[in-house]
Amino acid sequence: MENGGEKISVYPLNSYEFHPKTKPTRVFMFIYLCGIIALLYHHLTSLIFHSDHLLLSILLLVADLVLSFMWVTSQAFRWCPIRRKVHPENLSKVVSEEDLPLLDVFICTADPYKEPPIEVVNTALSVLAFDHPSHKISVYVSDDGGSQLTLFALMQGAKFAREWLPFCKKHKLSKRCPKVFFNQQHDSDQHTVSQEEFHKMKVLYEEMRTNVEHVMEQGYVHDDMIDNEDERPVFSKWKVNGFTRQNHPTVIQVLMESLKDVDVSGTSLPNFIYLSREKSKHVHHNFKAGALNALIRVSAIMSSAPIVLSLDCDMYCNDPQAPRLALCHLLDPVEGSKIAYVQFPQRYRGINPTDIYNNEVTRPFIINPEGLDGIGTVNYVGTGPFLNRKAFYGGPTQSNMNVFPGFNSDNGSDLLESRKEMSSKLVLEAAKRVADCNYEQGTNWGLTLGFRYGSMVEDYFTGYRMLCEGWRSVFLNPTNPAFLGDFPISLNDSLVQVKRWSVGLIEVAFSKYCPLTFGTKSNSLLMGMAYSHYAFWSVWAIPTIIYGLLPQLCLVHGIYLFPKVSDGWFYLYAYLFSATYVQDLIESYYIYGISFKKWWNEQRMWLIRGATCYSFSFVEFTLNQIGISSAPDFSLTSKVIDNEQQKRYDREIFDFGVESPFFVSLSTFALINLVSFSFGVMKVVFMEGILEEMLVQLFLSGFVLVNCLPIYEAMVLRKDGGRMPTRVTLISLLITLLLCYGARFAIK
Ligand SMILES: O=c1ccn([C@@H]2O[C@H](COP(=O)(O)OP(=O)(O)O[C@H]3O[C@H](CO)[C@@H](O)[C@H](O)[C@H]3O)[C@@H](O)[C@H]2O)c(=O)[nH]1
Ligand SMILES: [Mn+2]
Repeated sequence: MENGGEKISVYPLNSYEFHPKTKPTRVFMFIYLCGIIALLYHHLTSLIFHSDHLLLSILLLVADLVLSFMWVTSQAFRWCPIRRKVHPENLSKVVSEEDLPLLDVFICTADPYKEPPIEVVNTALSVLAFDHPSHKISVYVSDDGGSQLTLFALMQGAKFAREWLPFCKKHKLSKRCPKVFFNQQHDSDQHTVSQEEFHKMKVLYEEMRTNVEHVMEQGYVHDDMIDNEDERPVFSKWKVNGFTRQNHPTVIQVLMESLKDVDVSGTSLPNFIYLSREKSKHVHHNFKAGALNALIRVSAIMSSAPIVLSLDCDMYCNDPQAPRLALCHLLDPVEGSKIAYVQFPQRYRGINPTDIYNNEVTRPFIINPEGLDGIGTVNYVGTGPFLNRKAFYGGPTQSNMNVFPGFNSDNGSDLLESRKEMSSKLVLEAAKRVADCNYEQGTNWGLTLGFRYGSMVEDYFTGYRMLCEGWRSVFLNPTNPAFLGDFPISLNDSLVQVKRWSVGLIEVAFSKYCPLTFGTKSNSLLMGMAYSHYAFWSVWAIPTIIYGLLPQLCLVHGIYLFPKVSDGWFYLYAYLFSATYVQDLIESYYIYGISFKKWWNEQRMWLIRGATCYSFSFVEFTLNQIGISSAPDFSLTSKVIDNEQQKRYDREIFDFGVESPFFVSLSTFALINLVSFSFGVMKVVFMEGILEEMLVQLFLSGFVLVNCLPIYEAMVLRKDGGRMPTRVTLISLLITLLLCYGARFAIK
């Protein structure tokens, strides 16, 4: 790789390199663009001069226009990708241990039954044990589920932390999420810990886990389970009539306080705070963005760290050095003050070898960010960014930032004084006030302050708006993942998740902040292109539906839409199709080491999403806009593992199993292509000379058919719980017959 960014400093904290193949990529870009222009010219001439089937030609033109738009906007990712390196070994030469900044960590959870509290505790413990001065860390857990079960689990976690944190530090453990540490089979960590110590700690962990699970089974915290008298009054809040997850006052509980609490070795513990913001049925709570804004304000009062890490409850820290890696950018003497966030990618533990559902979302999560990094505009992916707190309050050049905007305290100076003592009455009252559900009314929270409201993908939207204000962002993807998370292990859950993201992205696309215009104007053309590519993500549905159904239905009825093999234009189609696939494969394989099978599964998932969640998100968004359906809801991804599903997932078997509308759509696609391919093959066998004319259509049906093999198998051959439900198969069969028959009238 070329060296592009070695800093002229004796102790550089970071450096970067350009990708090796940027120049050939740009040449290819130019050639491919010529191909697209030629194709559009071909479309127009055939439309004007010899279109027998006007409607069909228009639809194909629309599909190609969308594909061209997506291709053009995606070139922003390929323009000048870079790869970063950090040099944490130099950090101590730039800043002393005592001068390392304070760090606030936000962990969000929203439902104890979908997000098991013991997992939240594990995540919290993994960050409490960061390799960062303990007294400089404050971990806040936001509980939108308003659940005593989660609070109880965290209290148990706080007790365990007194033993666990010194244990991690004494043995310099590399895995500090207890669950992972105790589960790992062969790891260097285990050699540094004596058997006796290992078992002693494991017993303590199991005790905590059993307590938490016991309370989960009961569904509430029984008095017997509370062993500390100070904790009893907190749980009485849940006994008040009318306390539900949608309707309750703010609950703040300081679980560990640095000034007062020490671990078993006598070292100060980090701060550890539970927060469940006030909820009322009459005030919209803005999902995760609302929870994070409450956390920003509460933490501003309690600890006010200049650096904030935001994590989903299932994303544990896999490398205790993570804050130091991020600080290599945030403390950079030249660039540091311009950076809004350093984003680590979302990576996952336990993905099956060929990632059948493309949960790693390789392109948007791993490949594209390197391209965005080259233009200084890495997107924020919700979990795993270290943020500069100032970025929540305005652009990088704005001075005199007030971290308590709209917060008028009569005794502001007293508050500042007593802030050092988190559990003081004054601090707690002030913190409660800013977590009130009416607090934001009449303020700019959600508009220009904090996490921005109005999109289901608050992460993408907020990061984008920060970049438009002039901030920069950085992508760090160390070989040893800094954070690892959970992911949906059934196809339906995975599609539901992507549908939520797609709805959120369209919300941005059709707002006044559309990246095409607003992004280009506020940042740069390349940024506008890249962010539009995401905002309009779900338009993939249009070419998928048109190319996945139209040529097939036409083939059945003997209408041939594409140039014959003997026609020169045929080669243009062949080139455009194969070149883009081959380029994608080469990039994935050579630059990112993605195996062929994994790549194949990824491209299959793009087709599946096109036929399901992208189309559905479009419909959902439109219905909502015209007032037919209610505003989209944040359908939380379940993190509870079903053993049968897990077994199928590990064996790389597709999981259908539920009667989901997604599967009706998907099966219909599969069946139409099967019918069309069979018709095509029969025609080739019985009608001479026809192959030349219908080769493109036959190829398209065959291509979809090969992609759909697991679907046919799930419909006919499988008997397990993950098979395609019979009702889904029957409904799709019916729709297929209707479409095949009805198409006859529509397309002739
Ligand atoms: O009302 C809500 C809804 C969700 N959450 C939390 O948001 C996080 C993400 O929810 P999840 O169901 O896991 O969604 P994912 O699709 O896996 O999350 C991805 O996409 C989200 C945007 O849709 C981002 O917020 C996340 O950071 C990103 O990991 C979880 O920690 C939830 O507890 C809340 O705090 N309050
Ligand atoms: Mn998640």
